[in-house]
Amino acid sequence: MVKRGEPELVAPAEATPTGEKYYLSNLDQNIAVIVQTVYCYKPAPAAASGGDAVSVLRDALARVLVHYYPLAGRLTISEEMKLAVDLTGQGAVFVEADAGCDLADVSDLATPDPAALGQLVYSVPGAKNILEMPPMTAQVTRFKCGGFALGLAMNHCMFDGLGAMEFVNSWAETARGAAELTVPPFIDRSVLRARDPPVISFPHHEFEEIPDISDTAALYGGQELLYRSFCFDPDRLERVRGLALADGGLGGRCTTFEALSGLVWRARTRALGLVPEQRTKLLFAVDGRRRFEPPLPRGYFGNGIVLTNALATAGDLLSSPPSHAAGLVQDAVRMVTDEYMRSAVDYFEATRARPSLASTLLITTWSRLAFQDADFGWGAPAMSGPVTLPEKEVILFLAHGKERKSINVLLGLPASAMDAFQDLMDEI
Ligand SMILES: COc1cc(/C=C/C(=O)SCCNC(=O)CCNC(=O)[C@H](O)C(C)(C)COP(=O)(O)OP(=O)(O)OC[C@H]2O[C@@H](n3cnc4c(N)ncnc43)[C@H](O)[C@@H]2OP(=O)(O)O)ccc1O
Repeated sequence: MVKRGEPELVAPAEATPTGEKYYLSNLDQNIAVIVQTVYCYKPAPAAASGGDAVSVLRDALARVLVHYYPLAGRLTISEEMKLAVDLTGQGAVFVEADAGCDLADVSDLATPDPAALGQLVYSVPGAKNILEMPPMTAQVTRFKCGGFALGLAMNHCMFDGLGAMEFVNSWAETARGAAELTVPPFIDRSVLRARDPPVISFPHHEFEEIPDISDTAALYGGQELLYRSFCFDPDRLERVRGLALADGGLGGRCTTFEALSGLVWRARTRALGLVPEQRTKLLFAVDGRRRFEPPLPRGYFGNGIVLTNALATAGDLLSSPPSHAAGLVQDAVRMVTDEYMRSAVDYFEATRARPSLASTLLITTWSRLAFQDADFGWGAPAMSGPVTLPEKEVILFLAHGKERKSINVLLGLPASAMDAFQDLMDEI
């Protein structure tokens, strides 16, 4: 239904540093995957600038790239054999497109339909690896009703969720006519260089390959993978927290994240029918910006997140009360200190290992990312979110509702396991 124009390159509107290599830290190396997101805008009178969405967004992109100039370069491999950016100044890839339908026909982003939403995001045809893909592409699609969608494909090695939102919202305020950015990017990532020599002071189980003794591979291989999202409104979230606190094991203290993560870790373990001896790993990203000593500078452009982990056998998780799983999550959050994060940076330096998703659940929290601030002059997006889940082991926590006080838990499971997971959620 979507007809794309020819892709064009949008270069920074003014001269920016070129001809050098831009350093990416070890925290950027770990997660070099393309993240696709879509922002949908209802028909509205033209923005204050009077232009159409395509030209307003294209012009503003050129201006914001003056600040975010590494996004106009291309990924390369440095002499240290790490990902870096070649500051070519070529520009971000920008595509305009027209959809043969109304915005109302776009499926609810709470449970994304990757095939349909994928048409709203541009991927470089034939690119075989991330070195052949630009750090970012943007597609602006006009709908027949007058609304439009912005589809972004951005490499996670350039920024994490918070950094990505700061970029998108800087772009949006530039489109609205702001002369200066509220949060200018802090470009220099060398504050996160590894120590010399590297010091590994934690076991870093995030890299451990756990054998699949429950043979979930057969389950995944034999059944259709279903995606569903489960909405937890504030009352339901309070019930989840109540369950985690019920036996007093957590001393009356537990955040919503800890309780909800514990709940879904247990429920997924049960739904997949893991054998009691199966070791299972929970991974999740923690924002390290304020945990580093000193804290990362305001507007830090790159990945300031670190993966932390909790380990348990399926039997241990399921035979213990909910407070146990929530407590393991709590311990994993508390483990993330400056020393833990420096140790993770050094671990990559020494081993070049990437986290393993074997027998793992990876929870990634987008619920506090400021998608709603992406106002390019046509108001807040009516809908926004991911195009797909990157891996079958990933569960996303997304903000939901007008006041963003509810959390949508989005996941994929084999059909029979999804039914079992649904039954467990219905009990809450
Ligand atoms: C590349 O292009 C992209 C990329 C992306 C996305 C990429 C990613 O996914 S990167 C990962 C993104 N996620 C994070 O960075 C996680 C950030 N969150 C944390 O680090 C959390 O601390 C936590 C580790 C998840 C744990 O959370 P929690 O246990 O809730 O503890 P606290 O957050 O410290 O909260 C405790 C308590 O404080 C209150 N509170 C704190 N902050 C807020 C806030 N901002 N608003 C409201 N309230 C807050 C709150 O009361 C908390 O207690 P509750 O129990 O009431 O929750 C995407 C797109 C691209 O293009």
